[in-house]
Amino acid sequence: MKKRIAILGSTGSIGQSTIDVIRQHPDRFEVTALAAGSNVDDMVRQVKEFHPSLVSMSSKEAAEEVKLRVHGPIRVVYGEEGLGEVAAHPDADYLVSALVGSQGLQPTLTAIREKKTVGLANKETLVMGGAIVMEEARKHGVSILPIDSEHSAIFQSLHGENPSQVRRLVLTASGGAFRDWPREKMEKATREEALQHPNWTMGAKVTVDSASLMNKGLEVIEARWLFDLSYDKIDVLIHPESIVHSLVEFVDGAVLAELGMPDMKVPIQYALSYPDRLPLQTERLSLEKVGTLQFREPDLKRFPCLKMAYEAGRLGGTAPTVLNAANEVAVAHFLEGGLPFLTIEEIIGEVLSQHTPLHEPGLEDLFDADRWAREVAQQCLEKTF
Ligand SMILES: NC(=O)C1=CN([C@@H]2O[C@H](COP(=O)(O)OP(=O)(O)OC[C@H]3O[C@@H](n4cnc5c(N)ncnc54)[C@H](OP(=O)(O)O)[C@@H]3O)[C@@H](O)[C@H]2O)C=CC1
Ligand SMILES: CC(=O)[C@@H](O)[C@H](O)COP(=O)(O)O
Ligand SMILES: [Mn+2]
Repeated sequence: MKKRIAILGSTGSIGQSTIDVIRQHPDRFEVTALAAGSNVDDMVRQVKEFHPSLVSMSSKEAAEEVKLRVHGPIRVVYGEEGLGEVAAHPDADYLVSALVGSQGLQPTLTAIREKKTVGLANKETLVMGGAIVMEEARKHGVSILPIDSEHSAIFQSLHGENPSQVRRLVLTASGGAFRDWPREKMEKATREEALQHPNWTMGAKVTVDSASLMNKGLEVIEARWLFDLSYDKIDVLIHPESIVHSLVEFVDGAVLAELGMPDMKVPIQYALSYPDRLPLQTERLSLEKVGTLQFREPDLKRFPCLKMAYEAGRLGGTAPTVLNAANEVAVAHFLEGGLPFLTIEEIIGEVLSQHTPLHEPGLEDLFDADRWAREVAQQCLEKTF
């Protein structure tokens, strides 16, 4: 039987790669619902190719435009409610969660409560609400399969292993666009420079997060929840080639890793086909061509965002939610232009310093903390400029 898939963020970088994987396996996968923001042209193309029965766009105007341009039995909805409908669609048994940012949390929880298997790209879901999301998944007997490349590598390395025999995880980081830049040069970094990721082509927000190493910080928190390990057992190594996608060290000293060319179709397909592996058209790894693989410790002085993420993770409660919200506000301003790159870390540090974390927060507490952090981040921006 075909797996019936709903995709949140189908027009984005992960969404389009998911569509590419599905296109390669029409006998295994079927698209039944799609959600995106404002990219009407790509959505119309996807609808004409895959004929989902439900589509959601971020605004009423975008939804009306899609409706005008497609034919056949399709319902077109919009907004937060629309995202919820796609996540809960009765014709889907699998949700690919690939929106960018905190807006991914609520619809991902909706899918879990409707007992859909979740392929998770939206790391902000676990950064904001890891404890609640994992508990809901356990309660409803739902699997959350990682799409993020590092977490997929760890998941693959853990296959058939006893999780209690893990000594530590090592997340690899490319180092981002400013890997070898001194702080004085980073101070003047432009938007275009931050968007030059050395190895991966991704959406703008995650690319800027890679440049500040906040992406790795968010991934450390994501790993803490996905693999139920303490922060003392999650390390980060800079690996400029992005060939070793992450590693697991076991108690006996054995280290297992997953390697490959940087192509998100590989972890996406594994999350869709798990526990099977399917053929995939992708560039093959040739270690003799790569030649040398380098590894080194991250420099937390040049990249304090990674340090702040560990600290917020260890504080727990609402602290990671606040870290995430402050980062989203600051990165959005950097991308709009006008905010110096290094001010991103200043804003996050300032917002965190004003926050007293609430322990064991409920979902509404998380949304309150998210709102509060955005307001304080905005005030910091207004004070600075
Ligand atoms: N890209 C990658 O290789 C990787 C990404 N990730 C994670 O996956 C997630 C997605 O990243 P990525 O694909 O790069 O991001 P993109 O920016 O490329 O895509 C984001 C998607 O979300 C949609 N969207 C944005 N705002 C709204 C809204 N208000 N309502 C509905 N849809 C909305 C966009 O729609 P539209 O374009 O139509 O406006 C788009 O489809 C992030 O959490 C990222 O950290 C993890 C590992 C790798
Ligand atoms: C492809 C992927 O998973 C991204 O999240 C990636 O991790 C970004 O690269 P770095 O954060 O290692 O620069
Ligand atoms: Mn990643």
